[in-house]
Formats: sequence, structure tokens, C-alpha cells
Amino acid sequence: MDIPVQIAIRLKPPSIADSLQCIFSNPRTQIVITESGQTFHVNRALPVDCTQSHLFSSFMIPQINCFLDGCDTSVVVFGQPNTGKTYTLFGAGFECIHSECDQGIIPRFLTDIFHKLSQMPEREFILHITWMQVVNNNIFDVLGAGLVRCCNVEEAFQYMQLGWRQRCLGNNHTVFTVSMEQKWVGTNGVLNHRMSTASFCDLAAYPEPSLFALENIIKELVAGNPPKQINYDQCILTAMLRDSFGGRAFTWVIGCISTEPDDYQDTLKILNLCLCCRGIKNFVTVNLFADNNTPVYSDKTALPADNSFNLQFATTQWIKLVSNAEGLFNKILQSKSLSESDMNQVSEWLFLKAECDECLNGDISGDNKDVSTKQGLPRIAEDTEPSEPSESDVETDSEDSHSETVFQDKVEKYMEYFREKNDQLFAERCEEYLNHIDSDDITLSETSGSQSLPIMTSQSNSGRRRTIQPGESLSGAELELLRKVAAKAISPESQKIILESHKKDVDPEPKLIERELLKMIDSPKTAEICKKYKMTKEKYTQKQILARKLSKEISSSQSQLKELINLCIAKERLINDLTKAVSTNNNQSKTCSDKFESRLVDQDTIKEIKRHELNLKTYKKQIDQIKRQIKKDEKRRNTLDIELVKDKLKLDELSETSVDIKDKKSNSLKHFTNRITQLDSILKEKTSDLANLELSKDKELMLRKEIKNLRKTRECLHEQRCSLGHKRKIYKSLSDSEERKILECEEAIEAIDTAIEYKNNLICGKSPSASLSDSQDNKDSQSRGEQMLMARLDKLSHDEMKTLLYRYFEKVVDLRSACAALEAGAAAAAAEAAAWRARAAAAWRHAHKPRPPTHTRCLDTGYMHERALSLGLTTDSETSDDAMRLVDRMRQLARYPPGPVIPSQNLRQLMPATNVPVAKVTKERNKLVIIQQNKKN
Ligand SMILES: Nc1ncnc2c1ncn2[C@@H]1O[C@H](COP(=O)(O)OP(=O)(O)OP(=O)(O)O)[C@@H](O)[C@H]1O
Repeated sequence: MDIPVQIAIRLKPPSIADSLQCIFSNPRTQIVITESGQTFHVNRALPVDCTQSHLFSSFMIPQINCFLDGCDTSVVVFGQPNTGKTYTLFGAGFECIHSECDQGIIPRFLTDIFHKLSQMPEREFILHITWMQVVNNNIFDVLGAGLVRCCNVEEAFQYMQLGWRQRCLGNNHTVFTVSMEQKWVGTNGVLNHRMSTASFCDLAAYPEPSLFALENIIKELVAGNPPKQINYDQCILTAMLRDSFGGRAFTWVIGCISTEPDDYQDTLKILNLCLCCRGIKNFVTVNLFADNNTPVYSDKTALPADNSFNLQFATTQWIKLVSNAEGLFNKILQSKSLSESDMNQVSEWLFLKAECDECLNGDISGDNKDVSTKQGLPRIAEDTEPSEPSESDVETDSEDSHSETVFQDKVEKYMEYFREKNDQLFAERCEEYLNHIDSDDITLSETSGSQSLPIMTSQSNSGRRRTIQPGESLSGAELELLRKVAAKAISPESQKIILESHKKDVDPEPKLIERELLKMIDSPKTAEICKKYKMTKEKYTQKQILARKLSKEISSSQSQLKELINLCIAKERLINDLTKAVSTNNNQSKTCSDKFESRLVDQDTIKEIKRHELNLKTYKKQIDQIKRQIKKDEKRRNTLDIELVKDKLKLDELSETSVDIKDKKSNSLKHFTNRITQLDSILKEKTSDLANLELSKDKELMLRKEIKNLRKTRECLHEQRCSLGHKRKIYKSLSDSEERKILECEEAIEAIDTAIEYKNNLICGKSPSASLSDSQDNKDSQSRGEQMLMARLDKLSHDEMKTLLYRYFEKVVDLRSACAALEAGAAAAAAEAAAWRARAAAAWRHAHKPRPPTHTRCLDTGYMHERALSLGLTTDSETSDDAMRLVDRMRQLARYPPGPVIPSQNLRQLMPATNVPVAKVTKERNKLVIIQQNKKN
């Protein structure tokens, strides 16, 4: 039978708790996941905290059963250094300081084998162990004695302890073998003689030639090269592992891997190598000796005398069961409710049964005759109706009835024993089957379950043993188990999902979850439980009916009994009366005729009495029988009652289990639905976030581009402004249009700065309105008119806004140029005022100079001339026009009497102003604000 090599992955627990892990396992989905999200589907993805006992029970039980059935098994451990390869196979050590919990696969395997063998006393066995190490392609016998025989587990442990001390440490390969020869006679009287080998290999961690050779062989096998064409003899290791890869062993490969991020690359290599092994199929066979299957006893008379009765009885019951099954199978075949393969199997069963019948018919009839003559085995009747005993029965002696009772009791005892055994066996089989479904999640391939396995014989190389395909001498359960293992570990659909997801590089988990859900909904376990429940329920109802029938029968028997007892009492009374009457008659008859008469009467009475006594005896016998029947019925009723209680409990349990499963299913469905909804909402959120992010990124890019453009424009404007400023500096003045251009540039630069600030705020996520006038504070301080204006502006279209802005811009520039002209005018006025103030001061000084006497004042031209000269002197800096105007003015003053004296307050007005008004011109939105700064309060 082709069985693929099975893969288990064990993660070495991180040396520091909670440290980073580069690889994880999911024991539920049997998936190993790397940190990069790569998934590997294996047969057993063991958890990081997997104990030795969990590891053993998770896949070694089928191996042990196979080994006991006579198949070869193998466990090969790959792994990086220090990842627990030796720990997995052997444990922490064999000294007493080491706990039993740490025991590895080999000690556990040996313990289990010896334990199982102790429960099969009919089996004779010889068990040997060997412990070899391959060091640099040289073989080293650790125990130093080749094959070492172990009769019990203690001996085996002593050798293991010895080997543990003597083994070589370092980078080498270790191969530990357990070989066992078994012999036992089956219940069919046929000899079973088998040989099996279990090998356990701890491979070297560091790559070396033997390991490379093994890798190459694995690759060749995976590529489809037949094992016959592969050179296993290239090195000792490959020769030793011939049966493990491409051979006849049922092999498990265990990958011990490190979870440390530093070992990630090595971990991936080991994982890939292990997965590679998954493609190898081994041809697992049962190893039989030549004398296997030979009948040890066939003559039934040769059997011990004590068993003959039991066997006869069991055979009859067995025949009944088989014919019952035959009827059922025929019904099933007619209903066509099974799949084609199952139908074939049923047909095959019926065919084999017919063949058996043909062979047995003659013998059985002969045997039965013999039996009936030799043993006088009575027909086994399950229910005996109480019958009116005939006169002849009454005649039969009481010993007969006694022996009959003893016989019936014996039959009952055997019946009960048989029923118990049968129920027990049935329950065990059911449990075994359910456990298989439960514990072993290996999926059955569609065809494997139904194939009838052909018997194939082949001579092994050594000629020591011949091998046959399992099926000839294996039980149904065993065959089922092997078929399960032979089937692919991953169902084709799962493989497809994983392959597709690998191709697309997507996470297969959602799909797998979906599949798991569907699988869970159609779980065979639930169907099995329902079937079991139905069957038990049917049985329960039948038993209830039977119990009711029995109760009725008991009560009718009891009333019959009462009647009979009454009859007996009446008869006894009658007999007494009659006896009394006879004796009184005898006493009272005195005459001869009286005596004759009374004798005649007596004779009649005595006859009557005898008849009544006979009747009484019959009644008593009947009473006995009825009592027995009642006792029997009561016993049966009690058994039925107990069975009913048991069945009720079973039914409750089953309904609870199904409710449990239903609950679990609905819970997991709920859980999955919630998870899916949650994931969906997260996905939506993420998508919208992403979209927003992309949008905002686009927006940001656009804004940045705009800012860049604005900056460029600003630079141009600035250059223009600078060149015009330069020109003004050189030529002292500019044309009006140039002056206007400067203002335009300045205004545009200012507007651009505001725009840049606005866009920057947008990029930084600040509210751009903060820089705008429509902020809340501004709104509060706005007058109603302004608010109305803003509302109106809000309603403007883009073009209208543009036009408005341009106009505003023009206006601002106009205002600024007007403002500049005003400022220039004001400056000129201020200069003129200063000049006039200086002149006035000079005039005032002159007026306060001491004057000459009055007579000389009138026509003293010399004096006038001198004044004029002095005045003229003071006006050196004046223009000639001004001087002439002043001279004229002096002449007028000299010709006419002196004018009124200028009041000092008026003169003070002419004094230079100490508080010259200083104005500040600012621009506020579309207004020019002129504020006098030194205004008196
Ligand atoms: N799963 C585990 N649980 C507890 N301890 C472990 C586990 N795996 C390994 N160890 C411990 O780690 C140490 C190294 O393990 P072991 O010697 O089995 O590794 P190895 O792979 O065989 O090393 P090498 O490649 O050197 O032969 C041992 O002390 C062992 O007890």
C-alpha cells in the first residue's frame, strides 16, 4: 500500500521567553507560517510549547499499531544544531535525575510496545534493539553487541542508559532500531508469524557528505525516479535509510526548527527539505514468515472439551448475526443509498458470504447432526410460553424437570454473557471508529476506502520473510487505519487552495476558514452521532416495548398462578374432605351391606381423591413452571430496566453531545461571522483611509506645486521691483508708470505671500480660516454691514471673484500711488515751512536789534543800506528773487513810519513748531487709514 511520508514540525521554544520569533505554527490548521507570511502545510504543525507526551500521542499511536501488525516504521529527525533532535527522539537523558515527562519518542515507543504485548498473552515475541552511529561514513556500534535482545521494558531502559553514556557526541548520525518477531494463533486457528522493524534516525545538524547524499536521494524520489533505480549504497547512511525513503516503512519526518530570527535562513532550508519529503510515497507492507497463515488446528474435536459447548453456541449465534447482516446488506443494496464504492464492498461481502455458506453447508449440517446426537443440544428458545402440561408430562419424572431448569439457567447465563460481550465489542468498535475520526484528521481519499486489496506476495531480498499486502490477515479496523494513513494528508481541495494562494501570493487563511466552516457543517462526526443516537433510540423503543410485554406477561402469569394456587387449595380441601368422608364412612358402617356399600363408595371416593391428587400434582407443577417463568421474566425485565436506564443515559449523553456540537458549531459560526464582519469593517476603514490619504497626498502635491509656481512669480516680481528701485536710485526719479509698476509689484508680492501662507496652512493641516477674516473672532467683531458683505462675497462665482479681486488690486495700487504723491507733497510743504520759519526767525532777530535816534531814522539812507546789507547778508542762501522781494519790503519799511509792533504771541506762532504733527499711513483691507501719532489728547 502506498503511504506518503508524513511531516511533523516542532519549533524549539525560544531561549528567552517572549523573545522575537521568525516562525509560528498553527496546530489547528496544521500550517507553519514564517515571519514573511509564507505558509507551509504539514501533517502535524506542533505548537512551540509542545510537550514530549503531546508529540508522542499526536502521531506515534498509528505507528505502534502498524509495528504490532508486522509493518516497518521509521522516524527521521532533521534540524539545525541544538534544536532538540536528540531531545525529541531520546529525551533529556536516562539518569534518574531526568523526569519521565522528558522522555523522547524511543523510550515511550518501547514502553508502549511492551505494555501492549503484555495485554496480548497469546503472542510470543522476540524483541531486539540496535544503536548505531555513523561518524564520517564509518559505523559505530554504541551498545557494542550488535543486536541486543530485550525481554521487558526494564532491560530495554538499561541498554538505553548504557548507550546514552557510550554514544559519540558531535556532528554525526544516530540510528536506533527496534526489531520484533511475533507469533500467535488467531481465533480462526491460523498461525500469524510476522516481523517488523522500527527505525529512529537522528540526523547530523551540519551539512556533510552523507546528508548531501540523502538529500539527493530525496530529490530523486520526489522527481519520480523509481526506488529500484536509486543507488542507496552510495554511503552507509543512505543504505540504512533505504526503507525510510522510498522503501517499505511507514515514515514520519520530524523537522526540529529554530524560531530565532537569526536562524531564519537555515530554518527555511530545513522546512523546504522536510516538505520535499512529503512527495515521497513508501510501499508499506506486512512482513510475514513463510509459515504465516498456516492452520494450527482445524479439527473441532481437538479443541478442549470445556470450550466445545461455548463454541457451538457462539457459532450458532454467529451464524444468526451473519445472516442478519446479510439481510440488512441486501436491503441496503436494494435501497441504493450508498456510494458506488460502498456498494461494491457490500456486494463483495455478500459474495464472500455465499462462498462461505457453500463450503460450510455440508460440514455444518453434518456437525449439527453430530452435535445433536453427541451433545443433545436443545433448540435455544428465547421465550417459552407457559403451556398446559399434558398427562404424559406429568408422568415424566421430576429429575428431568430439574435438569431442564439447570440447562435453561446455563443457557441463560451464556446468553447473558454473549450479549454482554457482544455489546462491549460493539461499543468498543464504535468508540474506536469515532476516535479514529476524531483524533486522526487525515482525510480519506475517495477511492482508498472502498478498494478491496489484492493479495500480493513478493520475496524479500534476504529470503527471510515473504511480504503480502495488508488485507489478507488484518482486521477491518486495522485496514481502515492503514487506508487512512495511505490517503493524502491534505485533501486535494486544501492543496489547491494553498497552491493558488501561493501563486497569487495571498493569504490563504480566509479561504481555509471558509473550508473549515463548510467541513465543520458537514462533519462526519455529527452524522455519526446522529446515526448512533437514532440506533440507540430505536433499540431503546424496542426494549421499552419488550419490557411492557414482559410486565403484561408477568402479571397474567401471576393471575394464572393465583388461580392455580386457589385451585390447589380447593383441591386439597376436597381431598381432605373426601379422605375424612371415607374414614367416617368406614367407622359408621356397621352392617355387612352397609360395609359393602361403604366400600363401594370408598372406592369411588378414593378414585376421586386420586384424580384430585393427580390434578393437584399437575397444578403444583404448573405453579412451579409459572413461578419459574415469572422469575425468568422478572429477571429479564430487570435486565431490560437496567438496559433502559443505561440507554436513556446514553441517549441523553448523545443528545447533549450533539447539542454541544451544534452549540460549538453555531458558536464558531458566530465567531467566524463576527470576525469576518470585523475584518470587513477594518478593511473598509483602511480602504477609505487609504483613499483619503491618497486624496490628501494628491492635494498636498498640487498645493506644493502651486506654492512653487507662486514663489517663482514672486521672485520675478521681486526682481522687477528691485530693478525699478535701482533705477530710481540712479536717476533719482521714475516715470509715473514706473512708479505705478513698483506699487503693483509690491502689492502683488504681498498678495502672493498671503496666498503661500494660506496654502502652507492647508498642507500642515491647520485651519486655513485662521488666517482669513471669516474666523469666529472676526465674525464677532464684524459689523452687520461687513457680515452682509462677506455673505455676498460667499455667493460670488469664481470669475466674479477674480474680477473683483483685480479691481481691488487696481484700487489699492491707485490708492498707494495717491498716497505716495500726498506723502511727497507733505514733505515739500514741510521743507517750505521750515524755510519760512528760518526766515521769520532772522527777521525777528533783526527787529529786536537797538535802533538809532529818530532824526537819523527817517532819511538815513546809509543806515537803510546797512540794514539792507545786514538783511542781505542773512539771506545769502535765498534765491535772488526772494532777496529782491525782501529789499523791496525793507525799502517800503524805510519810506513809511514804522508799522505796528507784532504782538509776541503772533511772533511765537512764527517760531519753529516744536510739535510737528506726525502721521502714519496704513492699509487696512480696502481702506487707507491715516493716524496722527503725536496728537494731543
Ligand atoms: N522542545 C524542547 N523543550 C525543552 N528543551 C528542549 C527542547 N528542545 C531542545 N531542548 C533542550 O535544548 C538542548 C539541545 O537539544 P538537543 O541536544 O536535543 O539538540 P540537537 O538538535 O540534538 O543538537 P545537536 O545538533 O547538537 O545534536 C538540550 O538541553 C535539550 O534539553
